[in-house]
Amino acid sequence: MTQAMMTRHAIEVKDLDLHYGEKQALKKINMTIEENTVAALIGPSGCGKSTFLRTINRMNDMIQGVRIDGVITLHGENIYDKTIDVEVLRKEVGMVFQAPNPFPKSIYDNIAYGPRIHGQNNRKALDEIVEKSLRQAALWDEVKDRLKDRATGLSGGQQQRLCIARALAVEPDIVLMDEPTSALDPISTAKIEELIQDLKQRYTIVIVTHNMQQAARISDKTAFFLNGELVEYNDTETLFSNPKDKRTEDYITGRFG
Ligand SMILES: Nc1ncnc2c1ncn2[C@@H]1O[C@H](COP(=O)(O)OP(=O)(O)OP(=O)(O)O)[C@@H](O)[C@H]1O
Repeated sequence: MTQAMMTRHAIEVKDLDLHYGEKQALKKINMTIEENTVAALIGPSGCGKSTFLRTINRMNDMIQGVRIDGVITLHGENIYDKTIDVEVLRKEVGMVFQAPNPFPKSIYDNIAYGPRIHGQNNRKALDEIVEKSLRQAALWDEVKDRLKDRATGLSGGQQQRLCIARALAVEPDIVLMDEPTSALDPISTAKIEELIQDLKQRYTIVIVTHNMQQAARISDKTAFFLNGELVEYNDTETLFSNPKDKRTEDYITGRFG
């Protein structure tokens, strides 16, 4: 079997256009992201990275005046199909934001929140989910003796790992991360980068980052966006060492952005 036959596409994007009113923020995006890989989205401010990320779990639906054309399929299913239940989609596609945003609840209740909403009320099952999610997010050892403490009392880096654990608790397939380390110190950033590398064994991860070194360190593929266009998408190593497009070269060598 060839490598191409063995890899499965987690996300396929075809001719995706997005308008905010009159303004076109995404132009004919075509991209395929394989399962169990990390894809990094880079590009200057305002180029459409976050907008693109949010199309993958239909977060833009909530914004007034948005028009989306084209197709995004997750495991073969078009998420913009009328029959799609957006709540179910958001369970499959979790999201972690730039600033850690734990709920003003205990560490335990932050993690148990999603599973409870999805109908899990069994105490023992919840205990197991909380432990498993915190372990996967490399936070368990630091918080196991204070699960009843308020999550907002954790450090910023711990809060962000808690938010990752919270996203994992509902067993998504895909985790979207929008600049997850930009509010963190270098040590917390390193921990999250290491964690992302670990998580790709179970999840497909799409991450927006302003930090090109970060993209180079942790991603398998990198997508360079400019003015709503996907200029270049390739293996991370190739994109950074041998960019095909002059605009990519100019960006990664610091000529603009
Ligand atoms: N809710 C919105 N309504 C109208 N225009 C928007 C909205 N959100 C984003 N835009 C516009 O769409 C374009 C893309 O924005 P987006 O936030 O996706 O870029 P980005 O690459 O993520 O930027 P940054 O790196 O600064 O976060 C920008 O011109 C922005 O002004």
